[in-house]
Amino acid sequence: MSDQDKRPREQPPADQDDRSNGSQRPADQPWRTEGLPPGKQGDKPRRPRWLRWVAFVAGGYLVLFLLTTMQDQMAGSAETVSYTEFSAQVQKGNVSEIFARGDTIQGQLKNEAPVPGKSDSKYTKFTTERPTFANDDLYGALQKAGTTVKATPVVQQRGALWNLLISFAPILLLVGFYIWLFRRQQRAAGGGLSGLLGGGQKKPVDPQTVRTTFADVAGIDEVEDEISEIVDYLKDPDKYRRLGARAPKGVLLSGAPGTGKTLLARATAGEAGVPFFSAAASEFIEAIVGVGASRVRQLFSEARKVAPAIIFIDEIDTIGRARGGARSFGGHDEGEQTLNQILTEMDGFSGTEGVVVLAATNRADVLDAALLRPGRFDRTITVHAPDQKGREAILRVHARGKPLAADVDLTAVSKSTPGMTGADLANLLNEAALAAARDGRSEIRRRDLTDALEKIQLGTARNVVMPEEERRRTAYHEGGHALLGMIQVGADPVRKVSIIPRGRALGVTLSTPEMDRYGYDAEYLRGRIIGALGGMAAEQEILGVVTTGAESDLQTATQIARSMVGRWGMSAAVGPVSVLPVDGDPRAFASDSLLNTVDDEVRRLIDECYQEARRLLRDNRDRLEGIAEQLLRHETLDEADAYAAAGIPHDART
Ligand SMILES: Nc1ncnc2c1ncn2[C@@H]1O[C@H](COP(=O)(O)OP(=O)(O)OP(=O)(O)O)[C@@H](O)[C@H]1O
Ligand SMILES: [Zn+2]
Repeated sequence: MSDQDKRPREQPPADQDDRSNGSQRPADQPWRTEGLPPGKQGDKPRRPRWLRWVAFVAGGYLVLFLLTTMQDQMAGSAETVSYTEFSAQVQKGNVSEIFARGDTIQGQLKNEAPVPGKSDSKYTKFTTERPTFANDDLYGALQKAGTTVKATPVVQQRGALWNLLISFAPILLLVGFYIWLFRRQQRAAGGGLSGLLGGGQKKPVDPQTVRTTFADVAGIDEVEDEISEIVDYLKDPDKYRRLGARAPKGVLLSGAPGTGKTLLARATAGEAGVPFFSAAASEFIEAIVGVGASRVRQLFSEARKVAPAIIFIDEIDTIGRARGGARSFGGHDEGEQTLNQILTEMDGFSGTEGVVVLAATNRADVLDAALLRPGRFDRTITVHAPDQKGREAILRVHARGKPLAADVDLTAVSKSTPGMTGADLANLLNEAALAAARDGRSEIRRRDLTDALEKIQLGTARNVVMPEEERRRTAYHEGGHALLGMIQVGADPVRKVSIIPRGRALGVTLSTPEMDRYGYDAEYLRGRIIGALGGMAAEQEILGVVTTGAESDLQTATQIARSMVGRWGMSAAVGPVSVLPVDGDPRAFASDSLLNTVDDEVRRLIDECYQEARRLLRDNRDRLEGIAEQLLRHETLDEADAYAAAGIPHDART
């Protein structure tokens, strides 16, 4: 009996959006450039740089090696002679100077002398060892012979420098390796994975013109007005330069997924006729630290080369989250480094380059304050889900090129789709067009649109046969939701009730507001909780059972109740304080006793609502039976049929 009391996007509890806000774009390129004249893209082949570095280090070693050997050669190598031979030379007065350390003596002869035992070779430099037992008066003898006893080595010890070098080798190798790694990362930044592997070249980016203009963006006129200033600047930066005006460097587009932030950024580039560089922030997060930052550097330097230009960074919250806040796993340091690099690049702008950075986020509340400081993203433009007029305009934009049958009324569609974003509406028309194409028709009919809307709002029907008992239970469950939606004053009208299983739900009740709503009062929210609990209450009231089918209903009810108590100040016991943060650990905000009070209040609120739901269903039992009966017969009831089944007068306005 699981069901989802499906509501539009604007519903009060932090509505988990099913559209993932991750990038659906191919990640094969670090970014895409559009609108560049051909030939402006640099894709010159590159030699593998790391090879040069290895060669450099090896070459250095070779030079040092040659130097030390040459030094040895010039000095002539010292002959190792016996102490007896040495004594003999001293006696002859042929030793010009010596140096001694411990018992080791090295020195130089005045005249060459034959090496003992080797008649064909002579020597002048020598080393020898004085036996510890020698008790001759060596110093006396040396003085007599007029030999200089030096304080510094006479003969350069062979390979002393070399030894030094060997001991430094590990460090040099390490330094060399780091340089190599660094280079490799830089290249990876330019060439994606192929660059990482060392062989590839930077992928050429196909230049294409952004043809998106403001004509493709509908329903968000006030946002268009705000951004048209940027367009004006990009069209003629000199006009601003002459007056010494600094253009905004960064504009943050904030809004729910699918509200058209990316579209708006592209349209800005299209209107201004400037190159559009776009990258999703998540693309910067790589396994190797430092890649993201160097990608950012490259992105900005390319943009500067072709300025005026727009850099668009999507999902900036993935790297721009406030430090210390909950972060998506992985890429911790990497995100921070990338973010810092973006900030550095933006700080580096004098404001006259003609490069404007647009960034999009659907979580402006979690962004690091450093991003929003003057000189960075100092302008925030909030993009809301469109109102009814906006939805109509968006539908008309997307209906271009789609032949509509005469019975299609886009105004009516716009009225029955509160809370839907531009992306939802685009999807709706596309689904309808697909259905028409499948049927081999040349026009989109009203029926295609209502079917598509049902599919989007309720989910795709599952083709399973339910046991009769389950169907009956589901009928009462959905009947409970629907009836409570109908009889409570101020509740959103019930648009559709169905006991056809869809997704994980066994049935669905859809309620949407008559008009766009922007705020909610406690009374309305209580009604929402009562409605959500209506399914479970009906099962218990009529069948006397509690089933697992109410899981998502309980989640909805609890979420609304917690928000009422902990975020919206709607509980007298807790008072008008914000206790539950949107993000993060509530214990950082509130004491344990306050949190206990929140828990108690949530429980009390839900208990009250549940009792109220049961009471209402008891008092209107015949109406509930009426809905359940019709549901079992027809499976899906639309607005008029549902109210008729309950015997409640209702004029459907859409
Ligand atoms: N105001 C609008 N006018 C016309 N079409 C729109 C509008 N808003 C959204 N759309 C349609 O929805 C599609 C998706 O919108 P877009 O990618 O710009 O949303 P977004 O806000 O960037 O979403 P996300 O946060 O998921 O990236 C657009 O390509 C466009 O077809
Ligand atoms: Zn339910």
